[in-house]
Amino acid sequence: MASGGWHMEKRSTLKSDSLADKGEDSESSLECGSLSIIVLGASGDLAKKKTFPALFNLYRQGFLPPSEVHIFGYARSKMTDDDLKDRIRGYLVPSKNATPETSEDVSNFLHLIQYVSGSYDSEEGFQLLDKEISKYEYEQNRQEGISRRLFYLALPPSVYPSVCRMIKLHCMTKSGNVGWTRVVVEKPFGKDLESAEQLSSQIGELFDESQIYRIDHYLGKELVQNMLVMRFANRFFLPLWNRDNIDNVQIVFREDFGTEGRGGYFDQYGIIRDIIQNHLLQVLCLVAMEKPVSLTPEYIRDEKVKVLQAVNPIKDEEVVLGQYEGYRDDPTVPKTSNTPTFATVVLRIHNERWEGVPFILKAGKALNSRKAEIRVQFKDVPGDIFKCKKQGRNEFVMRLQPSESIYMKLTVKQPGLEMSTVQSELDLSYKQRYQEVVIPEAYERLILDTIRGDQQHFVRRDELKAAWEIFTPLLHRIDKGQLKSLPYKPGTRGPVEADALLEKAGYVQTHGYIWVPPSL
Ligand SMILES: NC(=O)C1=CN([C@@H]2O[C@H](COP(=O)(O)OP(=O)(O)OC[C@H]3O[C@@H](n4cnc5c(N)ncnc54)[C@H](OP(=O)(O)O)[C@@H]3O)[C@@H](O)[C@H]2O)C=CC1
Ligand SMILES: O=C1O[C@H](COP(=O)(O)O)[C@@H](O)[C@H](O)[C@H]1O
Repeated sequence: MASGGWHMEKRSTLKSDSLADKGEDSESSLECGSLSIIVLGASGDLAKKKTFPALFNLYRQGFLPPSEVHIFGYARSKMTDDDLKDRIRGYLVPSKNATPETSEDVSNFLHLIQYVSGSYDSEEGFQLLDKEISKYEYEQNRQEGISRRLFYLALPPSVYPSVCRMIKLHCMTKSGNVGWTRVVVEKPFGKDLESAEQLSSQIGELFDESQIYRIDHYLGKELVQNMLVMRFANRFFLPLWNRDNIDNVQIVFREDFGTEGRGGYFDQYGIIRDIIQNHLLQVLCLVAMEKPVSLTPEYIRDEKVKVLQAVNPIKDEEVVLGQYEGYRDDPTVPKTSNTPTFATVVLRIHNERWEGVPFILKAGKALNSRKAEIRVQFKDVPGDIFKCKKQGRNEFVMRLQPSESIYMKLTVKQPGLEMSTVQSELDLSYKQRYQEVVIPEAYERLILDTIRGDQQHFVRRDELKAAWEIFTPLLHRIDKGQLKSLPYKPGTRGPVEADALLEKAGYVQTHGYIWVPPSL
């Protein structure tokens, strides 16, 4: 039995709490009838590794009842239904801790899937897709109900405008039907402010903001979602979370593998566009924003925008870029590429709460470990009678992955006869504390939100614009070669200059103490 018998109840409704809280039920109270989920780019990597497995797990948990749901794969590749099913079958595995799948689960799920082939800009393809969806809806809705159409664009952004145009022209929920049409778009949303705004305008001319779900899968991670709860539901943190007490904040993403066959794609973007401008900046918003009026998605997103708008222009001396040795061996990467595979960037938020507190965003590929975490380091204790300073500062750490955990590093009395102090921690390790809980994959949670119509964990257009405003000048300087990527050896911490920047920004490393995740 897990300690204290902790477990999580299965959610039994498609209506989210935040919507229920708002009393918003125009669409979600009518949640019956057919639900068509259309995965565009069904032949691709994301669809195979993330989208279909997430749908499978939602299906297993009862969120996609076979009596209501049909899944369409759409792409240019000539394939049969069975070809698509063979392609994704091996990826249909349950989330960690969930009951093992049976071959019956898999085959029942695959039974819901149908493949339609067509191009991304041809009327015929989308007319055929619409015909297939309508056929299914007609069969489903012979009695009564609504038609819900969810289009998931697992595609390169270059084809978003034409695909959205085709959906709008041919595939919307029919006006005679009650229901909705929603579109999920993947990052990258543009390459800089101008291209992102252009993309937003093109899509915005076709769909209302309430129909567009810009997915950032970091917002679906369990501990990222816990950030607002930690901050705003705990008296401990409320008075401490500010410039008077916090010295610096680090938000770190590390991978222990390189670009692995995605070099051609990656080289056009680099680590800042791939990870920092979106995933880490979204996390920063949750760490730094003010308390929203309520959990209503618009209130939360309003606060996120305010923080982004308060970020100062980035200074070159507060940036370190790196590129791992061997990156250019990928034949799809130009031999002269300056694209960073590592970056440390210090952001400064010009407001009453955060003036003077550096937010250090660090991301790198081919490093010595894989992990993502938020590390909030507090200032030294004034009047240090125990000489705590020698041992290290208080830190509040949220380990997003792997091995989700939250811990607080603090100074305690060394047990024993002497009055000496030692660094220790208060530790909430999820594996140990919530042994029977299935932590959902980010994509599962976010796809469920799109079905429920909850945009809380999706990026709004003005948020996206504010995020690009922060990084575009720096990115343009890098693109012009004005900032160079320093070489680093794969399997290391990245360029040593990054640690020097960290120290300059005020981070004090604790020596002689390493947090070890507790074992069961
Ligand atoms: N893969 C991943 O882990 C992640 C991906 N993403 C994002 O998700 C989206 C999809 O990613 P991913 O699946 O890796 O991409 P893929 O390169 O695998 O492309 C998906 C599908 O799109 C079609 N396609 C590919 N290139 C083009 C092109 N130039 N013009 C038209 N169609 C094309 C292909 O289908 P066909 O030829 O059959 O039509 C392909 O199977 C991208 O926006 C990506 O940035 C985001 C996070 C992680
Ligand atoms: O968006 C992306 O994220 C993955 C890392 O995701 P994670 O959930 O495993 O942390 C990264 O590998 C990829 O380059 C990037 O495009």
